[in-house]
Amino acid sequence: MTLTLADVTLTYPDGDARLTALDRVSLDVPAGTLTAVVGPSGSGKSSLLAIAATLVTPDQGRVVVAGTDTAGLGRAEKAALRRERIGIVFQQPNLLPSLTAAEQVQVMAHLSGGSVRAARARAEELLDAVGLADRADRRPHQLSGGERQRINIARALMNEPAVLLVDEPTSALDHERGAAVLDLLAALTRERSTATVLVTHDLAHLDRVDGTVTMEDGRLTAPAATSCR
Ligand SMILES: Nc1ncnc2c1ncn2[C@@H]1O[C@H](COP(=O)(O)OP(=O)(O)OP(=O)(O)O)[C@@H](O)[C@H]1O
Repeated sequence: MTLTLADVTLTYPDGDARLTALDRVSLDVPAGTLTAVVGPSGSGKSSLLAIAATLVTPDQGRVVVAGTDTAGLGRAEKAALRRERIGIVFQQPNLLPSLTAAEQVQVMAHLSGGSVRAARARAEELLDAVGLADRADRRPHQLSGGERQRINIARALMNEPAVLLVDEPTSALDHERGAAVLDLLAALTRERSTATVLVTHDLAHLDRVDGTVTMEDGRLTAPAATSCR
């Protein structure tokens, strides 16, 4: 398994007590598969993504990313694991207004110290993969919402992550564009063998995913193996 959460419990301080955001959650996501996490607001979906991204440490349980058990890692080691093995697609693309589409994607490689030429070639390849080769020189305000989300996805793939974590990618898109983004995520997951987790409120396009799990009050109520195909 490329991403494994085993018996993960996460609590937050809540006055004098603790609020249980994740309650013994287990999830296995193999390479090359896309799992959707659905569930009502406040059920723990974002907490699950934050745990998988190693941004938050569980109270109990194990998180294994691309063969690395994160329990023993310090802050710097977790940051390196995130940089090298985990791609995160946030709900809002957060693109830098002054950079072109190609530069938005390239900048990820500069952060990890790769060569400029290799970064440029890979950014071109990824813009092509997300269907935006002809938009490489445009700045964010010259792109549609769906195109900005595609750049967001290309950027998350820049460092060839083993695990791709995607938060509500279709929330700002109409039905058709939402379907296209889901198609793209499903295709990239297979082509690039990522273990992809998608958090979504949008139940419309789930025929594209390999499995759907439902969060309810911090618990997973359906097994990851539930196939929609
Ligand atoms: N930093 C925090 N401190 C305290 N409680 C938190 C914190 N983050 C989330 N919570 C609580 O944990 C529970 C799970 O929240 P989470 O954001 O994971 O849910 P969600 O399913 O992603 O919700 P939404 O769909 O509205 O984004 C909620 O009750 C929320 O209020």
